[in-house]
This record gives sequence, C-alpha cells and structure tokens, in this order.
Amino acid sequence: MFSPAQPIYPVAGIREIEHQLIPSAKPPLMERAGRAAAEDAVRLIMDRPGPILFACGPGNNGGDGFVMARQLHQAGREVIVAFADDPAALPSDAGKAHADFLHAGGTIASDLPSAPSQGWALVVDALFGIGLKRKIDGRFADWIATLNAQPAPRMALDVPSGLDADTGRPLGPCFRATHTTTFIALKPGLLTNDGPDYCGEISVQRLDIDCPACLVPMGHAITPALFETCLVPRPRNTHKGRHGDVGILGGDAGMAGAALLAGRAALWLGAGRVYVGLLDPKAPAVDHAYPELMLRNAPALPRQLTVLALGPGLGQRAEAQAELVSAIAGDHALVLDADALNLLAADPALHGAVAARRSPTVLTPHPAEAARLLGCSSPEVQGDRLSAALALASRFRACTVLKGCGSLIATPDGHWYINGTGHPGMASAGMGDVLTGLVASLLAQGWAAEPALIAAVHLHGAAADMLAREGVGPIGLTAGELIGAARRLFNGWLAQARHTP
Ligand SMILES: NC(=O)C1=CN([C@@H]2O[C@H](COP(=O)(O)OP(=O)(O)OC[C@H]3O[C@@H](n4cnc5c(N)ncnc54)[C@H](O)[C@@H]3O)[C@@H](O)[C@H]2O)[C@@H](O)CC1
Ligand SMILES: [K+]
Repeated sequence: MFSPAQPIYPVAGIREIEHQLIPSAKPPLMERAGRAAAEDAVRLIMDRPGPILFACGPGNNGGDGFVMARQLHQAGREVIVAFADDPAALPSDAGKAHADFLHAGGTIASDLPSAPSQGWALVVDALFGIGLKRKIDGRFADWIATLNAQPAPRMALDVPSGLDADTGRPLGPCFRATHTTTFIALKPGLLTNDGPDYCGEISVQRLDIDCPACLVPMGHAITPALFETCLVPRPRNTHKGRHGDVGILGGDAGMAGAALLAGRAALWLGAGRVYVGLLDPKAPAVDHAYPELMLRNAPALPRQLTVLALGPGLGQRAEAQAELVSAIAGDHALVLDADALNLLAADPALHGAVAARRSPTVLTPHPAEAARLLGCSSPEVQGDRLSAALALASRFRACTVLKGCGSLIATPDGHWYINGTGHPGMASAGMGDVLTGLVASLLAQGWAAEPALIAAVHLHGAAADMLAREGVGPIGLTAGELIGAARRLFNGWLAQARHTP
C-alpha cells in the first residue's frame, strides 16, 4: 500500500488551527508537542550518553523546549537549558512550561555553557518556530553558530530557527538540524528551497488533533497514493493506437540530444508512438541506438498528436517561435519546456492564447524560466516558490511544476503539491528533458494533467533515488540512465496499485 499523502499547511493555516484548538485542547497543545518531541529524542539518541542541551527562545517555541526538557529530566536524562530572556515576558503557555520545568527540579543557564568533555548527546533548538519575524542577529545568532558547531545530533523543534517556514529561505543565520520534529502538520518551507538542507530528517507529530477545515489553501506532500487510481493495468486486447501519439519538438543544431532524451523517456514510459521533430535541418533521420523513435525534420512532424511537448533543445530562432505559435493553437495536450517557455516569456501577446487553450497545458519551468514568465528575478521566485508556482498556474491556466529542490506543482484551481524525491546528482544536463518526456507520456496515455505531472515529477526523483541506492549516483548520474530506472519503478507501482474495477 502506498503511504498516504501528508497535508502541508502554510503558517497562516497552522495559526488558524491553533486559534481554533488551543483554548479547549486538553492536554494543552504545547504539552503534547514537548512530549512528542521528547519521544522523538529518545528514539534518536537511544543509548548515546551525555547531557542534552536546549536553547530556548522568547516565544512558544521556547515553551515546547521547556516541556521537552522537563520530560527528559523526569525520565532521568541530564538536561542543560539555556534561556536568556525575561520569564515574565513569555507567552502564558510558555511561561507555565518554564515554571513547570523549574518546579520539576530543572535548572536554567543564561548563556550556552561550554560543551562537556564527553560531548552532548543531543542539542535541541527551541529558539524560534513559526513566529520568526526577521533575520536572527546578536546573541541568538551567536547561539546558533555555537549549536551548529556541535559534533552531536541536532534537533529542531517545529522549524529550524532562522528558516522561513513558508518559503524555505533562511532569513540569516539558521540552525542546521539533523532532525526536525514538526508539529500539527508539514509546512512548505521545510520541504522546498533550502528547507531540506536545514531540516535533515523530518518527523511530523500531529498532536492527536483533527485538522479542522482550514481557511487557507492546503497542499500535499506527494506520494503515489495521489495518483494510484490512474495506475491501471492495460487490457490484454489493446494496440499501440490506444496509448497515444507523442510529438517532441525541439533539437536545433547541437541540441538534438535533448529532444531524443525526451522522446526516449516518453516511449519507455509507455506511449504508443513517439515522433521527434528536430529543428536542425542536418539532424539525422534515425536514432540508431533507439530506432523505435520516429525522427522527422520539424516541419514534417505529424500534427495529429495526442500530446506535443515543445522545448527540449528548441533554441530561440524564428522557426522555433513559429512552432510555439502553432503549438499553442493545436488541440492536443501541450507541454511547454525550456526555450518554449523563454519564447513565451518574450511574447506576452501569446499569454492569453495559452490561458484560453481548451486542451490541457503543462508548464515545466526552472526558477530562471519562471522568473522570465512572471517578469521578476530568479531570487524573487526562489524567495517564495509556492506563490510563484501558483501565479504561473493561474495566469496560464496550466498545471505547472516549478523545478528545483522540493519541486512545487500548482494547478489552475489553486491545488498544490511538493515533491520530496530526488537528489543533488540530478543537477545535470538532460534531466529536464527526461521529465518532459515522462509527463508527455502519461498525458498521451490518457492521464489528466494534474496526476500526470504529479506522477512524472515524483517518478523522476524516485528513479534517481533508486539508482543512488544501487550506487549509480548521486554524483555522475546521467539523464539517460534515469529513463530505465523510471520504467522499472513505474512498472513496480503498477503492480503495487490497488485496482478498483
Ligand atoms: N501556541 C501554542 O500553544 C503552540 C505553539 N507551538 C509552538 O509555538 C511556536 C510558535 O510560537 P510563537 O508564535 O510564540 O513564535 P516563536 O516562538 O517562533 O517566536 C516568537 C517570539 O520570537 C520573537 N522573534 C521573532 N523573530 C525574532 C528574531 N529574528 N529575533 C529575535 N526575536 C524574534 C517574537 O517577537 C516573539 O517573541 C510554534 O513554532 C511551535 O513550536 C506548539 O507548541 C503547538 C502549540
Ligand atoms: K526551532
């Protein structure tokens, strides 16, 4: 069985849940959070000897730290708590947690003590959570530097201090956790941008609450459960005409490989027929390594296609621009990638035509392409990846993936998803072309755009992860190698899926 897709709430959504639940929750949410974190800590450090160091901040995140420290102290662990603010200024629940810790016999230091000779068993960051308002500086910045330098497992409560929980952007100095225990639900910033580098392994402690209907749009972390209903075996009585005709259009001089990679990915994931239209007039007429691909000069590409993917190796010559105009006008499903996106960005007159298409459109920009389409800079896109993906999906009425660490998928209806598969070895040429081929293939086989894009993005990363486990990568993994792994994995998913007739 596939594990269920976990909900993700932006900070405003978590605040709404807290607002609804905190007044009546028994035991209080902070008590539950601290206890759950203490259980995670025990699992994490098992028999590792030595004291546990806590750095507690001036808000409720600090309160979680006091509860957790009290739990571990009462369980017989040596805990050292650093807290340098005025206890009277703590919010009420945190003030109570502070008092309870002292009452249980705990002691509090006003600065981080020097490391014990045998080292800390664990360091716990309870400085700031979702209440972070600005860059951390001064004493807290010094504390974070000291904590990050400890050769011990490092655990963050709720969010690594310094990380923006919505965007995954460190606002300045940031705790670098090896484990993050997050409360109530995942937040987008833990999963995208720099978030994964700062969070380490993440565990979600729901605190036994039922998330009430939340006013803020909610996303999901992708698992195959999201597209399981599309993983349907083929009838035995079938033929290639029922599994879609894919056209890949691109491959200008020197870039034929990009289009060929996309074509092979489409074929190996099950498309019925794959045509590759190449803009380079001197392009070969056959791919001898993969003769199943039907190569054409771009003008001779059949136009009666189920899906056209425009972009891999396309270049930006006038011919490419003309292909973009005609592709947008076609009534097939359309995937726009790479230079097709750059050409679209440069011609705002086409934007309305994309949004008005009746057949599904999928956009696959990386941050620089997204920035061109939105008329802003890449750092602005990276500064709020979720908003950028949602804006593109809405503006072009197209399912959109904003690629990069924690790829974000947004739909025109405002649904969004974050992908957790993949690794840094995928930062290499041709990976995007393969993704384009995978999504085109699923569209060709009748998948709706939303599950097709979710599945292709998840599969793309999961195939890379599988190869890395087998020793192929992370470093040195090539895009071509990914295609066979994606095929293997996808067939495994098909075999695993529960089929409701
Ligand atoms: N309210 C509750 O009962 C619960 C709260 N929870 C915890 O509480 C956290 C949120 O608590 P808060 O809203 O109090 O927020 P935080 O504890 O994250 O931080 C808020 C405090 O830090 C200050 N601050 C923010 N940025 C700063 C900076 N850069 N430098 C110096 N000071 C800064 C604020 O002025 C405020 O005093 C969650 O992340 C979670 O850990 C959980 O225990 C669940 C229950
Ligand atoms: K924290």
